Amino acid sequence: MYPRVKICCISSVNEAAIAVKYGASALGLVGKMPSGPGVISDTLIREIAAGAPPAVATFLLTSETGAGGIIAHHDLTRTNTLQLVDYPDEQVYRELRAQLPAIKLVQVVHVLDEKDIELAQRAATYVDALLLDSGNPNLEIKILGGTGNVHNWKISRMIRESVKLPVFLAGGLNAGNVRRAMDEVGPYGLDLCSSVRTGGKLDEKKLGEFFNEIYRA
Ligand SMILES: O=C(O)c1ccccc1NCC(=O)[C@H](O)[C@H](O)COP(=O)(O)O
Repeated sequence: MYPRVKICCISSVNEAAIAVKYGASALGLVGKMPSGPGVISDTLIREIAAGAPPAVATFLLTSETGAGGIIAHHDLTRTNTLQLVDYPDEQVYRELRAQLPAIKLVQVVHVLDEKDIELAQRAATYVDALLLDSGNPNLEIKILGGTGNVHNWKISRMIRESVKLPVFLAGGLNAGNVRRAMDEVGPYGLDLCSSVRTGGKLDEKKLGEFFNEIYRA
């Protein structure tokens, strides 16, 4: 089965249409973050999410960690999926399920070392999918995604094998490494931002090359 592809850091209605045209089944819409290149306003996130065609998932990336903050952020943007890029307490997942029962929850795990396997397994009991990325939430100014860096795929593979829910792989994916990523990790989905952009804008040539790599025989 081919992996689903989520194109992240979408910055306009036009970029959303281009990503869908090339085969994206999910759009990543980055809300306020402590750092990173892909942040857009909540008003624009709401506009892009409202205009996405049926069967295309819209992910709000939120750095909020409290239930109230996450729900308020979702209320402003109205996506069908929440991507939690920082680590909330376990009680927060329960509150999100109770308050937003129709919204899919995706927990990002920043793969730094083998301790993250246990962290991923714990989060997996509460959410609909995991997304394994290359940020670092332990820094004074947190890095929560959009790094363009690959992490240790051996650990990602171990996480993928140890949980039952869909796992997206992110972090430095590009046309040159995506086939190896698919072989080595076996993810349900792929998520990318930096490698399909030129000067910050979505680049159709790079997007085409990336999708061609996935679908080539
Ligand atoms: O791009 C950002 O500004 C950003 C900031 C904080 C969290 C996530 C962010 N980007 C979105 C993503 O989740 C990326 O698709 C993911 O990190 C992979 O990015 P890349 O390594 O550049 O392909």
